Amino acid sequence: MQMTASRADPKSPQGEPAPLAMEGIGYSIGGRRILSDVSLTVAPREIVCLLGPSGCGKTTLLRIAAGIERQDEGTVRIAGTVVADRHTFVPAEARKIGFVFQDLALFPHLRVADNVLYGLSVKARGPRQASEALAHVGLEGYERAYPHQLSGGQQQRVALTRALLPAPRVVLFDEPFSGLDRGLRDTVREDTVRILRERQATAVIVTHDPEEALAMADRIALMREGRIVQTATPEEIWRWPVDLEAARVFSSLNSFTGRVEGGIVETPVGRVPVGAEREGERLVVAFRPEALRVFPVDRGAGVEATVEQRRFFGTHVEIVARVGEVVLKLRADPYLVPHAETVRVVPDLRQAIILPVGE
Ligand SMILES: Nc1ncnc2c1ncn2[C@@H]1O[C@H](COP(=O)(O)OP(=O)(O)OP(=O)(O)O)[C@@H](O)[C@H]1O
Repeated sequence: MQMTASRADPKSPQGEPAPLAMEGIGYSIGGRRILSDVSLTVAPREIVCLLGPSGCGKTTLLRIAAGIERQDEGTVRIAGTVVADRHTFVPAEARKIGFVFQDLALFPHLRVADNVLYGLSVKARGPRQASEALAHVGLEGYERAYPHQLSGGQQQRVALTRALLPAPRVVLFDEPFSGLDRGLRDTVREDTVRILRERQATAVIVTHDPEEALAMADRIALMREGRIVQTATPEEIWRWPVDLEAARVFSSLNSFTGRVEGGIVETPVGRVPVGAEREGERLVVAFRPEALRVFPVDRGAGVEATVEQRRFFGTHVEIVARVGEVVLKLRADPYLVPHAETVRVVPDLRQAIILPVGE
């Protein structure tokens, strides 16, 4: 089952146009193809994460949406209006888009209130606007402070407040949390999502961190070598990755190949039913580490595995175990898993990832 482009229609059920719709985007630099046929539609109030490894073209796509770069092929629409195609190019400042960059781009010599008001024309500024906007994000009283007097998380909220104040159609984030300590990152992420929801904002967030994408996104657009290979909700993309490489973005895998006989693929961890309609096909059957359950060896079912390594991570243990020649990567609850040289492994068949060979 392929769960791509689940919300391809650029109009929401209420008939609102998509805040951002990109169609068939192609882009090259110096004869090198950076983006090929990229299409992405972001629905009103949706948070979409662009996820992919370094160099896959995420930032370039964001810059094209923003109007900082111009694509060679395809169309960009904002709120239903074409802002970039072969004939039209609306510059960044006229696109009604907000930005939050990795370095936040706060002006160090401006006070917090002036940073927040920076994007607004003088005419649009009200006397208490900065204070009210800052109060919304828990920064009342910080109007006269300078950015360096704030913590990383507070600076983040200032940057977000500035981006949201002109009521942009869509806010674009480029790796906004990568400069933060790990401990702070989770809180700042949660704050950001809460604020975006409260303001009913639409956002596109670039990240190379799969956990971040799973935690924040309504939908994830997974990128690879200048293309979007899958667009789906976090649950869908985790459960039904488009191929093995997409599955491996989110965790390591135990993958086995076999032919369907009698509706079943035999694997080293047991028989996996895949349905009669695939009879005779060669398939890959894969399990994420936690989809292979670990039990004491005296439990009847499952295959017996020899434990080779056991690493404790507080919330879970990671176990490397062997069934004959096959090495398994397991992940389990540290308080339920026996401290033993042999264990029993039982696959959770509901979590099997089943793909054609070669995908
Ligand atoms: N101005 C430029 N000149 C030449 N090559 C460029 C330019 N901008 C981007 N590239 C190349 O385009 C590719 C995509 O870059 P881009 O920054 O969009 O990727 P990314 O997925 O955002 O990666 P990262 O997370 O490292 O920023 C990279 O190979 C990069 O080297």
